[in-house]
Order: sequence, then structure tokens, then C-alpha cells
Amino acid sequence: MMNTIFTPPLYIQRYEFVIDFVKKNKPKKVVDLGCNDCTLLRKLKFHKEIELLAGLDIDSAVIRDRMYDLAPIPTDYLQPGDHPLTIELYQGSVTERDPRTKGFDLVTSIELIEHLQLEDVDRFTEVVFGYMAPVAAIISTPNADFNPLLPGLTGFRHYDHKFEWTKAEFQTWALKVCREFGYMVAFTGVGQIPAQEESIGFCSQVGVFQLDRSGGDAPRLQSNVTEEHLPYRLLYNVVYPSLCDSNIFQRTLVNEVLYWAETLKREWLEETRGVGEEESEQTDEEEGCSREGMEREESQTGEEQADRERMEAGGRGFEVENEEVEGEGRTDMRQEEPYREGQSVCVPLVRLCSSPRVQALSGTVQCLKKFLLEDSRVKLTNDGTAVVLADSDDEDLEWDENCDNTGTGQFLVSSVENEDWETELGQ
Ligand SMILES: C[S@@+](CC[C@H](N)C(=O)[O-])C[C@H]1O[C@@H](n2cnc3c(N)ncnc32)[C@H](O)[C@@H]1O
Ligand SMILES: [Mg+2]
Repeated sequence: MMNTIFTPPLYIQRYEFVIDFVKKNKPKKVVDLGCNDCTLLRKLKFHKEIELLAGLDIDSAVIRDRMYDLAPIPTDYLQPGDHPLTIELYQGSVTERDPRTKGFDLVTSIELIEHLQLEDVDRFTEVVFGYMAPVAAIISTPNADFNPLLPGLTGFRHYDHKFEWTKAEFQTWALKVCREFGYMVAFTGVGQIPAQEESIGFCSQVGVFQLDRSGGDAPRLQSNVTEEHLPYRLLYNVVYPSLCDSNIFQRTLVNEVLYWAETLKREWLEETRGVGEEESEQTDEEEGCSREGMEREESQTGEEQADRERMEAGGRGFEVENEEVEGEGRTDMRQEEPYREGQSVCVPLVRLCSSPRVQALSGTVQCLKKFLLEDSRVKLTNDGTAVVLADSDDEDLEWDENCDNTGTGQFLVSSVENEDWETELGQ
């Protein structure tokens, strides 16, 4: 009923209120008490600053209902985020203390307290503000003063509500919390009817509590439970892949480098083949001379043009002009093109940095070199300035031990890597 008179619906406005707070305050650890089917958690999951997102509800069935919607999706593996994210869902009561809920930056309790008996509200108050002691807490509950404006409402707004507080009652409770536990509170809310009497306030009243650090340490409740006592039951726990994990970082960078190097190689082979055909009537093509062909400015194709545009779009891609690149000191754009060495094609690291993603991951050519030197899946030239690839269009078929002049079998390894991905993604 309530939702029909507000646009967007009242429950959405409550979630948006929390999301706006998160955007402004960037908490790293957030726990939602009375998380129900995790709707708010699903929205918060996209806020990159959050590193630990927890949910608690007394009703395990309602959590289980959609908890797997919080699982990482294939994109999370293919493009891991910069920040770590752990999600934990617990079944338990807000009236009990569990050490896993301590140390949070933000506790949210949206339309929960009115479902508790009043004596349990006292326990909730002690647990949240005395024991969990978050930096901030957002508590929302119906505003009984607003009820006369709700068409057709007799009694409470929901059959399970044990009480509905007026503005004055909510504020009395909140100010007592502040005094006892060392918090400051701001009163606000969501859901207003235009031209309503201002004194009535919002349909859902909200208290935003902030730990008051001005007066030193606030009094904290002594816990009479041992820290080993874990009354909440962990129902679901997932750690998202992130670039903070060095294995994931390395794998992401190598995949990106191999993909981009193969793309550049293929484009370059197509271009040199075109040049080769033009020149074939005049000269016998020798191995190693294709690079000269590429240096012919007039041979620029549409793809090369696109490449150069990509390089420019990469912005920092060619800061390498200021960097010392070991070996030949390549600073000439033309010398950054792939070149042939025996049966291999070498793609300069400088050129690979024209991929904005490779650039963003590695930072500089020197760092890229360092990362790749540590990885057996990538073969570098002796001077470490270029990635060595098999000189063929279909490396899976043709890059066998006979043509692997590097002895690393790098593409066999990298295709195993691809199979790993498929297993991981369940494809
Ligand atoms: C009205 S729903 C609100 C759900 C959600 N916060 C939202 O805004 O959409 C109240 C939730 O609190 C949960 N709940 C009730 N008593 C609880 C308790 N003692 N401890 C933890 N959760 C409780 C209920 O199971 C229910 O999911
Ligand atoms: Mg309610």
C-alpha cells in the first residue's frame, strides 16, 4: 500500500538513501542487519570501495532464497576488480553478539527494529552500539505520525510489527543511544507527500549515527561471551577475484599481453603479406626483411591506421619515449612494430603498452618486462624487449615442438590456461 503512493517506491528510496551514504562516505566494511533476501547487499556489491559486505537475518530460508545471486559472474573472473571483496551471509539474531560483526564502518538496519519485542530492542541497542560499535549506523523504522496520511490504514503497517514509533519516540531512543554509547545522530527520512505538514516528517524515519570520537573512547560494554563463541551460522561466503591477489594479477596481465600480442602479430602478418605480394615480382623475400617492408610509410593500411589511433587513445602508451628501453633504444614509432626473428614474430613491449589495459595493469614498460620475465607462459627475446610468438596464423595447430624454437611450448601452456578458465567459469 505504502509503495503505491511514492515514486520511486518507498523501499527503493530506503535503499537509495543507504547507497547515497555509501557513495559519500566510502565505508570499507558494511553489514546489513535484517538483510532478508539480500536486495540491498546486491546493490551495495557494485560499490568498489566496499571490501567486506556482510548480511544477517534470523530467517535462513529468506537469505537462501537468492543468496547465489551474490556470486561472482564470469566477467568478475575475466576482468577482476582492483579491490578485494568478500561477502558473508549469516543466520542469527541481532540480539546476540558475534565477534565477526565487530569493526565495521557501517551497520544498516532497515525496517528491522519494529519487528522486535521492546525488550529485544534494548538488546539490539547494546549489541549494535555497545558491542559491534561501528563507525556509522543507519537505522530506519516507520514513523507512526505519518500513518494517518496512508489511505485505508488501520492499526500497524505490517502484521508482524510489534510497535511503530512516533518521531518523538524514535528521537528519544536515538538520543539515549548517543548518550550511552558515544554517538551523534542526525534525523532524516524518506517518503514525503508534497504539501504535507512539515511536523509530520517522513514516512520512514531514519537516524544516521556517527561514532563521536571527540570525547576520547566511548564507554564500551564488556562482553561476557568469549570471542570463540560464534552464535551466528555462516550460510554463504564468497571471495571475489581481484587484482590484489598476485596470482590473479599475474594471470590477468599475461592473458591480456598474449591476447594483444597475438592481435598485433596477426595484423602485422596480414600487412606484410600484402607488402610481400607487391614486392614478390621484384625480390625474393628473405626472412627478417619484412620489418623493412613495414617501415614503408606508404604501406599504411586501414588497420595500421586504426592501430595508431588506438595507440594515441592509449594516452600514456608511448611515454616510453622517455624511458630507457634496453637493447636498441627504440623510440622510433616504426621500430615499435613487430618483426621477424627466425620462425618467430617478436612484438615489442613498447608496442604492447599501446593497449590501455596492458598499460593500466603494468604501469611502465620496465614493470611489464619485470612481470613477464617472472612468467613461464611468456617467452621474451634475449634482451627482454619483445614477446616472442610462433610465426603462424593458427598457433594451436602449428606451434608444436618442432617449431618451438624457444623450447618453452608457450602456446601449449597458454591453451591449458584457457581450459582452466573454462572450468573456472563453468562454461
Ligand atoms: C521488514 S524486513 C526488512 C528487510 C530489509 N532490511 C529491507 O529493508 O528490505 C525485516 C527483516 O528482519 C528480519 N529479522 C526479524 N527479527 C530479526 C532478528 N532478531 N535478527 C535478525 N533479523 C531479524 C526478518 O527476518 C526480515 O527479513
Ligand atoms: Mg517493517
